[in-house]
Amino acid sequence: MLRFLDKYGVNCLHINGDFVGYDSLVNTVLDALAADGKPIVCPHPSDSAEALTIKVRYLSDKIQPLEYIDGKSDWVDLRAAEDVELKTGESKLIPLGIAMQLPKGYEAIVAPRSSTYKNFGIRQTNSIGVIDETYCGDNDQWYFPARADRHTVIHAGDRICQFRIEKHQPQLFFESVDTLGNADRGGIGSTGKR
Ligand SMILES: O=c1ccn([C@H]2C[C@H](O)[C@@H](COP(=O)(O)OP(=O)(O)OP(=O)(O)O)O2)c(=O)[nH]1
Repeated sequence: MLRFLDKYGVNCLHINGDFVGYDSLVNTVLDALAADGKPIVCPHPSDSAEALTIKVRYLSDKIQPLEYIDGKSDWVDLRAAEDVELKTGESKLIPLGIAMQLPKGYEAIVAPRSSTYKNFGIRQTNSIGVIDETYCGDNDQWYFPARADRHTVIHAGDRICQFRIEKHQPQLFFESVDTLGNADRGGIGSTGKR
């Protein structure tokens, strides 16, 4: 059987950085046959000019290093850095045990994992976490602001949320006007239910 692998041995559908269409797949299969069945080494995202390095300072030895799992999701899971017990209705900034220097021109967004509420009964009290590029000092630890809907225990190392980085928006100016010059679209819900 022919196997297409990246340099880390992961099955992949990208050859030479491009999506493998039908014709190129045939060529690749022919190449692989010529190579006597040896796996073809494909570029990994970290080889690409698009790949970015983020400096991470770990503030806890109770969490595993951050891991980018390509092919599943490009959000990176984050872990509680200490054991936390919350009674129903209690809230706490849960330390995530990391400080980072984000790449220039980027900010990070933190959101709960989809399974966080099922696993721990906690909600993110700020709904969405925004980590500024300037939040980059050695002790600028990331936190997950949580409120418990039930008694819960979170252990150090538990994956409770996830983050991704996004480019800053362009600089904005605000211009006061008497009219926007557009027809009203209608109030919220004006398109109906179905
Ligand atoms: O879920 C979050 C949200 C923010 N932060 C950190 C990074 C962020 O850069 C900093 C400040 O966040 P933000 O500007 O949203 O909060 P603020 O209430 O306006 O505080 P500040 O006066 O520090 O800007 O707190 C977290 O660790 N977790």
